[in-house]
Amino acid sequence: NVSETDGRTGSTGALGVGLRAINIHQNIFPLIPRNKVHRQMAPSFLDGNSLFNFVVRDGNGVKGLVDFGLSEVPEQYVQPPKERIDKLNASTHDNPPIDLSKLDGPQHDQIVEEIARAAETLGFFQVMNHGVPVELLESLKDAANNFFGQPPEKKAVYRKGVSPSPSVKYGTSFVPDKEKALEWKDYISMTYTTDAEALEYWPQECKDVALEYLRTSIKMVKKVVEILIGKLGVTLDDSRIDGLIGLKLVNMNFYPTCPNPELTVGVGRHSDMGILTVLLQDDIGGLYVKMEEEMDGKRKGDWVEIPAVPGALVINVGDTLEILSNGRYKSAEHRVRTTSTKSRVSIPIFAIPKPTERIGPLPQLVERDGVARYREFIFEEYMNNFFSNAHDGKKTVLDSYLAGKDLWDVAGGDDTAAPDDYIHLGCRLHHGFLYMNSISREMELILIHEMVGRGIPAVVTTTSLIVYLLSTDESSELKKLPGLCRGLNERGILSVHITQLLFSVSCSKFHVPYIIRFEPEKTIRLPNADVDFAVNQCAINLIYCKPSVISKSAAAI
Ligand SMILES: O=C(O)CCC(=O)C(=O)O
Ligand SMILES: [Fe+2]
Repeated sequence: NVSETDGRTGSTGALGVGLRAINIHQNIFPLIPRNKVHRQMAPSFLDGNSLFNFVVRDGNGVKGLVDFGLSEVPEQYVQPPKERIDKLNASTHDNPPIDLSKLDGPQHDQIVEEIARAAETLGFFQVMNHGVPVELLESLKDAANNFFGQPPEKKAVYRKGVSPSPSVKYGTSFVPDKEKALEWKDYISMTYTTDAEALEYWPQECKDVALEYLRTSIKMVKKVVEILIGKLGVTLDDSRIDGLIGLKLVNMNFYPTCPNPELTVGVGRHSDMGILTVLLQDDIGGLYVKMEEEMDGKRKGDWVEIPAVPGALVINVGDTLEILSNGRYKSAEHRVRTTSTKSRVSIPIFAIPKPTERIGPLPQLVERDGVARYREFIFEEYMNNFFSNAHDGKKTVLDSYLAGKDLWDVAGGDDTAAPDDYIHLGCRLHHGFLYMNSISREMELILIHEMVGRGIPAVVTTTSLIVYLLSTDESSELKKLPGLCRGLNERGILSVHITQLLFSVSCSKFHVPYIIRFEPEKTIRLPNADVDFAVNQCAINLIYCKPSVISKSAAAI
């Protein structure tokens, strides 16, 4: 009996159909047409595929499902226990909104301090007097409700692939094809290119207000970004800031009422990918944030709810800002619950970098902190990763950009860890990196020669590792790392264990541009004009490096 095994209540549906008659293992669930319009189009959901087609492919969304008078959530929406939200056990983050109008008065410094403090701790805060007129906030919520209140066929014209413009996309859940459990949410996403494009293609119901929201809030976003970057002791010129917030998306999220809120999520655990997110939520509440550190008597890892405050906007730090700040500002994990009583809307604006922006910890901070906590990348790569993974917390994307993580994955010898278009034979430039596999002996010699010639520290990995360093400065830095240095000779060759290498990559300020993995059981010699050292039983299998340091070799391929 499902009501006893997975916590469903056993309550009856809108027209009195009890769930005891349902066998969810055959993917059958009760649908009761609620109104005549929908009754005519009532599909027969006999298996998971037709549910998926109805909700996702045909664009009916969760709203379409709910309009049939669902008395229990379909199996596809039931989250595993660890993802369900225990609202009774979460407290509210009741810090009052920060008054941005005070930035123009004598309390300027104090407000700057409050903003930076919030970004460093929870990564979320609310603001008032933000420059977005309060009446506009009301109109936005109305517009969102109007848009989602339309019949499915009106919304479905904006589905991916059929939408009149790639800048507008209506959908449901996040990446339904890849999710183990679907999110209880429909959305429309509008990417800003120009006013003219927006006025032509964005949905009639929301384009004017969405554009005005964007116009007014982006000024505030820029101000907050400048404050946060300023607090890091770094000045970025205007064009760099504009590049960092150069792409803007306005989303409207609709979370229909849910018969089993305790089993579902509106949005699963994730962090936002950009610089800052501005979020307007209605009065329902349900946005939860995971604490990155202990604060106000709450423990690290606890979830706190960001309460609905009339007239306020929520601001949160995104992954890119965490990376730029070398980890000082927190891009916190957050998620949204559903409710059985009322639908909810939220309207986020995502300020994200232009796809061509090079992102990495700001050099001044790396210098100061003595460590680059994240590796560099071109933003487009990050964005593609973000949109191709189901929400699975922060580790889904951000953590894979921790310094050394890429090296670990690739050096770990697992080809599946390489980017999608990594190829097996030959090499290929991909977002600033050169990926190679099964290179020729000639190539390997060129590479090593190149490293030697340029005095670049190289990492040669074997089952027992050899780190080969040419610059004395760098090897002396490495020597300071506790437990790392064993058998370093005067030429800077040292042998380390793989866990220590990881340590060195993520904890030292080195940027290690090369990883060469050796396959055990084969033989190779590493040539160098002065130093010849042999690694027994090895052959080069994989090389991972930046093209900027290897242009000559690349040309030689
Ligand atoms: O609806 C909300 O409160 C948050 C939505 C969200 O986190 C997102 O769209 O990224
Ligand atoms: Fe989010």
